[in-house]
Amino acid sequence: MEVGFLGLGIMGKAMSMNLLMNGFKVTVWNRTLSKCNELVAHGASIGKTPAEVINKCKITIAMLSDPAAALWVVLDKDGVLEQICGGKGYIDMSTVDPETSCRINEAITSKGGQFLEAPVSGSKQPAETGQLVILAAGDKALYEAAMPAFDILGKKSFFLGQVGNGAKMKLVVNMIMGSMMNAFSEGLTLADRSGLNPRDLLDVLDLGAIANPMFKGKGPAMLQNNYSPAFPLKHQQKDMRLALALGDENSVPMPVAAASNEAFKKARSMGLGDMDFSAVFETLKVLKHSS
Ligand SMILES: NC(=O)C1=CN([C@@H]2O[C@H](COP(=O)(O)OP(=O)(O)OC[C@H]3O[C@@H](n4cnc5c(N)ncnc54)[C@H](OP(=O)(O)O)[C@@H]3O)[C@@H](O)[C@H]2O)C=CC1
Ligand SMILES: O=CCCC(=O)O
Repeated sequence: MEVGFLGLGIMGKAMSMNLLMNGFKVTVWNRTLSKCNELVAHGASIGKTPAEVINKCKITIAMLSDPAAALWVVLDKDGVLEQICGGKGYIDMSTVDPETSCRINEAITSKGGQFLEAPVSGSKQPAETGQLVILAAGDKALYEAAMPAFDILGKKSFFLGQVGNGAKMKLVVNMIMGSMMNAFSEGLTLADRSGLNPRDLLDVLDLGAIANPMFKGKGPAMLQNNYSPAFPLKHQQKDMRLALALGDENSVPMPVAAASNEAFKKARSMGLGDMDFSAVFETLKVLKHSS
């Protein structure tokens, strides 16, 4: 099967490489073109623009940073819209808000193309090992046509109905995850400041009712101040912001998520936006001990 792939950041590089290693013919494009080199060394072709990739491939996947990037790649000069037409499908796997996804859907379908949003749960390592959870919505026929690729990329795919539902599900999940990371950071800090060994806290948590892969995976690295990015903090803050907007629209009070968003904003203001989102832990270290 041949696919196009737009966006070779942390996720896009791992996902497109995984497709390539599993026998797919892949044509890649990235805004910073040099990031295509590693994929080309493994057999990928390059498209010089998003339009060129769409022209070549029946199905094209995008994995871009945020709503502005997702819209730019579709609507701008040499973008997806210039070549999309009947018989071609466009799958946006970026995390965006439902309104952005609906705008892209309208643009693609107005030219006769098929559109699917398919954001993912799971980070760099699940992307490398094909263990993502795919949250698709939109054109059901395109979902079925893309299943061979989804089977490589993910351990489970959900079809959630109309465009917007995939984006909403993803934002709800990441809103919970961002709030959990803040509670975890506060717990590690409280353990330390009150004279406990935070490593003991990790062991206790891992044996109880709130054990989870995130605490287990990130905790030891956090205690070593290691925030090598798997999920960049700036993207987690974007997701909190978009989830809070969804809460606004639906009159859902979310004081925990709002406080977590402030903590991620503070971390960004400290220059930690490109670090892993677990670097929000650092915002608590600047607090002085009370006498
Ligand atoms: N990392 C993770 O664990 C996960 C991330 N996600 C989501 O996936 C998406 C990608 O994340 P990730 O790979 O981590 O992000 P990165 O920051 O590593 O990569 C972002 C990608 O978007 C491109 N990009 C940014 N701005 C523009 C623009 N204006 N026009 C064209 N391309 C642009 C970048 O191009 P360039 O190289 O030129 O900068 C790069 O290819 C995000 O929506 C994120 O929220 C979802 C699940 C997990
Ligand atoms: O959007 C990023 C999600 C990261 C994860 O699910 O571990």
